[in-house]
Amino acid sequence: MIRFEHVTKRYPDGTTAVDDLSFEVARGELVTLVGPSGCGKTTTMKMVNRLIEPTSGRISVDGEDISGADPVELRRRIGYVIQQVGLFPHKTVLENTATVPHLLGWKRSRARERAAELLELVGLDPAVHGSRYPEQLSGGQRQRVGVARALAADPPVLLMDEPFGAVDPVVREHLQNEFLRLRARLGTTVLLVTHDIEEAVRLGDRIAVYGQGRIEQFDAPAAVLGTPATPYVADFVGADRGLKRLSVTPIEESDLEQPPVVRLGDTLPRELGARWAVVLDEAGDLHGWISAEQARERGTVREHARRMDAWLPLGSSLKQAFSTMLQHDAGWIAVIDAEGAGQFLGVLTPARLHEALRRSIDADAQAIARAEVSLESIASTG
Ligand SMILES: Nc1ncnc2c1ncn2[C@@H]1O[C@H](COP(=O)(O)OP(=O)(O)OP(=O)(O)O)[C@@H](O)[C@H]1O
Repeated sequence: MIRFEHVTKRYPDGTTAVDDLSFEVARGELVTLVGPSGCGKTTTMKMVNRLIEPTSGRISVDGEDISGADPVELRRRIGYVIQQVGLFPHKTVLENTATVPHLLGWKRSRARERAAELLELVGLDPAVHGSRYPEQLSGGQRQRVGVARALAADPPVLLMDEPFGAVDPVVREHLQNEFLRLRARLGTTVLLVTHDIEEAVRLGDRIAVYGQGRIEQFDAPAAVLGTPATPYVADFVGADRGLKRLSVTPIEESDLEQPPVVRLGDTLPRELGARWAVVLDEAGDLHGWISAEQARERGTVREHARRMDAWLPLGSSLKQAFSTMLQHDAGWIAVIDAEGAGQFLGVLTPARLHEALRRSIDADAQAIARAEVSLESIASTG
């Protein structure tokens, strides 16, 4: 979808910002560009919408060499989100969001309808926030509007330069999660610049790790963490890359334990056969839990059950699981169906979390061994 072929950018003062760069972002893929300040990430990104022209090489979007495209027309097809969101201060949130549809000549009512829909998708209520001006929003809300505005005309390609940079870490993680959900729905091809390896790993299908003007490794997050291609990459991803792996390993159903289960309407069972049991409501949805001591009391489960604070949908990362356990001082967390219904699936314990982490590391080691074998066979037949 986005293709760089031997692209070099040299600025008039002689700085080579990008040096003979070749890579490709597949349709629907999210690629993160990560690296230290000044390594050429922003230059790379701005060449895609022709805010910067390459010195040599070729860039194509959806098969079309963009050097022949009209830059203004090109930018309408490519969404662009930057850290200092760049909202128009004198326009309302709704008008800001409808900017590109307007430019594309959509009817006013359709553009506003679409803008309202997008605001809702990024978690803002158009009835409440739509008529406000940017200065009346928090930093996190402004960034949401930036994302909504970039997506309003349904661009096939989205460029994002440190889009979640200006907010605190908690809001940031929240925005990242929302963005991942949104993107899964829209299927947009995304190129995202960040200097934060954690963000690169969390969001990217693949990551391009930059050295000075060059890509040192272009790979899936688990591969970058598991087998850094060069000492530079190893240094950049850091000594705690085992910990970072927690954020790229999802909870799977086979990781879960099945504890005893009681229903809200049941009378107390007296013996649980375990230290605690999970409590489900009549529909099978998670309600809470009950301890072995409580189960020996008289009465119904409903009277003694405690609400559950620590739960996550299947597919959440091991890091989220770990941090939820810490946050709620919980020895285990319940895992529910990710697809809306919210059915209880089982619980994740610290021991199972550790096993899941091992599984992830072993799977990578095997994949790498397989890749080496197939490379050898190519070499020997070639
Ligand atoms: N207009 C310019 N003229 C000369 N040099 C420039 C210009 N713009 C950028 N550079 C240089 O090109 C190199 C790459 O800059 P670029 O902005 O692409 O880096 P970056 O990786 O995005 O950095 P950051 O994370 O700090 O934004 C840097 O050395 C920078 O100083």
